[in-house]
Amino acid sequence: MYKELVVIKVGTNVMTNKDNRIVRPVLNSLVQQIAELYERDIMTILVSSGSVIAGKEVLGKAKIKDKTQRRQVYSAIGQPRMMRHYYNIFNDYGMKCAQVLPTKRDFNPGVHRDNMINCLEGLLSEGVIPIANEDDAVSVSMSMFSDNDELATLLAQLMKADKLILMTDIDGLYDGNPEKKESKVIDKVEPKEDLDKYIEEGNKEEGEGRGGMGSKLSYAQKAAADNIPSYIVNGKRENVILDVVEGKNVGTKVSK
Ligand SMILES: Nc1ncnc2c1ncn2[C@@H]1O[C@H](COP(=O)(O)OP(=O)(O)O)[C@@H](O)[C@H]1O
Ligand SMILES: N[C@@H](CCC(=O)OP(=O)(O)O)C(=O)O
Repeated sequence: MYKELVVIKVGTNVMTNKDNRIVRPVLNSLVQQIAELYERDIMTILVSSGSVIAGKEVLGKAKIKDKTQRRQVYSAIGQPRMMRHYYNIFNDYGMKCAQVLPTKRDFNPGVHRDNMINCLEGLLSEGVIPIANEDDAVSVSMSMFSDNDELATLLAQLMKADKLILMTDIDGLYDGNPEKKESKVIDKVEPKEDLDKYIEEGNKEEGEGRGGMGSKLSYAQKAAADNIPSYIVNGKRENVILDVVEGKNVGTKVSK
């Protein structure tokens, strides 16, 4: 058995370049760190966005007019493409991974929730890394998570994880517009602190992810209130996961 469980979420922005192409070395570095944790008996549940952007890589500009249907189609095409990357990279490290695609409804008390716990526990006990993403192909309106930061938080709570690491494309939560020189990363946040004033409005294109720093912070605070220390970190920074696990001062730590 393992001695610690971490939930790591990787956002679309982390794994893509400015042309919205998936950058395989980024996924490689992520898996390499998960493999290093595995050697230390620390298991990971990986929550990975990126299916929509991976679908766009394949299909290009779709003819479908309806935005929801377009997202379903992009994701249905992109999810296996993304999993092929992960499957191959985990295999290079002599590891196994598996796909879990929940919808928000699956977290309601009942048989789906129990089944999900059962499956995740089974995978972890076999040393297999579960890779979760929202089931975008069927998950529309009522059954949707607000974004994968919510999915990662719900999984961390469901599986009583020891840590939640939300990886994005910026060094953490800044105390002002991150573009401005005078803004600094806030290194420690309490679960109840109101920091909305620091959040800048985003302008994301289709497929570039749904979250935003506001949602990331509020979900990290929810997990922290539930005694799961949470970290908002730059996923493009070398060894960032190992640094968090080793207690180094990186990104924004959200905890009691
Ligand atoms: N105060 C802030 N500190 C840091 N980033 C912020 C802040 N306000 C807005 N942002 C924006 O939030 C973005 C990260 O959120 P998001 O794009 O949703 O990431 P992801 O796709 O990884 O989930 C940053 O790139 C930054 O532009
Ligand atoms: N489920 C979607 C991503 C949704 C999402 O939350 O994206 P992000 O804000 O980049 O983490 C996908 O796989 O493309």
